[in-house]
Amino acid sequence: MRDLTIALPVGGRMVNLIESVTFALGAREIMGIVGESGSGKSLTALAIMGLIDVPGARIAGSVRYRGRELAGLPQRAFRALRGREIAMVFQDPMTAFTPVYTIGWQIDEQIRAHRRVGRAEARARTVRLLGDMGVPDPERVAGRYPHQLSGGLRQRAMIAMALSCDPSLLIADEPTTALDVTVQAQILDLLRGLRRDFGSSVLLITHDMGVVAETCDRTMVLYSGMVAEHGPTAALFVQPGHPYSAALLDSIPPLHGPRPARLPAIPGSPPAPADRPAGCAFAPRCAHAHPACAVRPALMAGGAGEVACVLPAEGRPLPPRGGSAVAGGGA
Ligand SMILES: Nc1ncnc2c1ncn2[C@@H]1O[C@H](COP(=O)(O)OP(=O)(O)OP(=O)(O)O)[C@@H](O)[C@H]1O
Repeated sequence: MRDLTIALPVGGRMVNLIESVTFALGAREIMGIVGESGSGKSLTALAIMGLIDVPGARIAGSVRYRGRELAGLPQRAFRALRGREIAMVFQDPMTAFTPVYTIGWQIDEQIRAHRRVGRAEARARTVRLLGDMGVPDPERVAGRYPHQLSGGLRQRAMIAMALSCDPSLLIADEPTTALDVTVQAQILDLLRGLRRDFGSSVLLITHDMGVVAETCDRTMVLYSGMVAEHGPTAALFVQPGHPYSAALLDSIPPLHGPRPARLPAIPGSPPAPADRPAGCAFAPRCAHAHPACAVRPALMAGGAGEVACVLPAEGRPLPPRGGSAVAGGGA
C-alpha cells in the first residue's frame, strides 16, 4: 500500500479519514495494525478488499497485490480476488455466518463458489479444514448451526471458511476481541500456524498491544488515520520512537516487578478527523510536544524502523521506558 488516502465529505468539505498510509507485507509475514478506536485500522483493511462503499468517498494512492494494482479495479475483478486470493475474518463470526444454514453448508458453498467440485468433495474439504483449525469432531460440527457453537468454535469455523480457497493473504480484523483470554491464545496460535501450514501472510488488526507482541513480526501503529510508527515488533517494544507508541506500551501492566497503583494513561482523546490539527495530530496529547510539532512530521527512518515524529530525527530519543514485559492487556 502506498500513500493510501481516503476522504469523505464531512460538513461540506472533504476530510481525510486515512492519510498517506504506506506499508509492504511480505510473503508468509504476519503484520499487525494497532491503534485506538477510530484510528483507521478497518478502513485500511477494507480498502485492500475493495470494500469501501461510502457515497462520496474519494480514494487515492496505490494498493498492489502481487504486482497487480487493485485501486480502481472493477467490482467483478475484486469478487474473483476476494475469498480466493485475499480473505478476511471479522471480530464477530455471528455476523459473517448466516444463522439459517449449517456451518458446513456455508463453508461448502464458499468452496463451490470458487472451485468446480461436487458436494461430496466440498464437504470432505470442509471437514478437513475444520479439523486443521483444531475443531474437535469436525464432521459433527459441520452439521451444526452457528448459534449452536461456542464463540471460539465459531471463530475457528470462520477462519476455516476464510482459508477454504487457499488465500495467500488473510486479513483478520479484531479476530479475538470477543473471546475470553484462553480461547484468544488458541486463536492467535492458529494464526501463527497459518504461515507454516498454509504459507499465508496475515494482516492482523487489533487495539491490543499484547496481541501484536505475541503474534506479529512487524507492527504498524496508526494514530488518527496516519502511520505514527512502523517496524519490527521486537524493536517497537524495546525502543519505540514515537511518543504515542511509547505511551501505549506504558499503559500495559508490567508482568514483572511492582505494579503501579495507577497505570499511566494518555490524557485527552484522539481528534475527530475533521478537527485534526495542522501539525502533528498527537501533539495536543504529547508530553514531548514542542514548537517543531506545528508542522506535520513525515514518516522518516527512526524509532522501530520508520517514525512520524521529529524527536528521533533530531537525535532526541524518548526517555527509557519503565516496564518491558507485556501482560496481554488492552491498550
Ligand atoms: N462510513 C463512514 N462514514 C463516515 N465516517 C466513517 C465511516 N467509516 C469510518 N469512518 C470514520 O473513519 C475513521 C476511521 O474508522 P475505522 O473504522 O477505520 O477505525 P478503526 O481504527 O477500525 O476503529 P475500531 O477499532 O473502532 O473499529 C473514524 O473516525 C470513523 O468515524
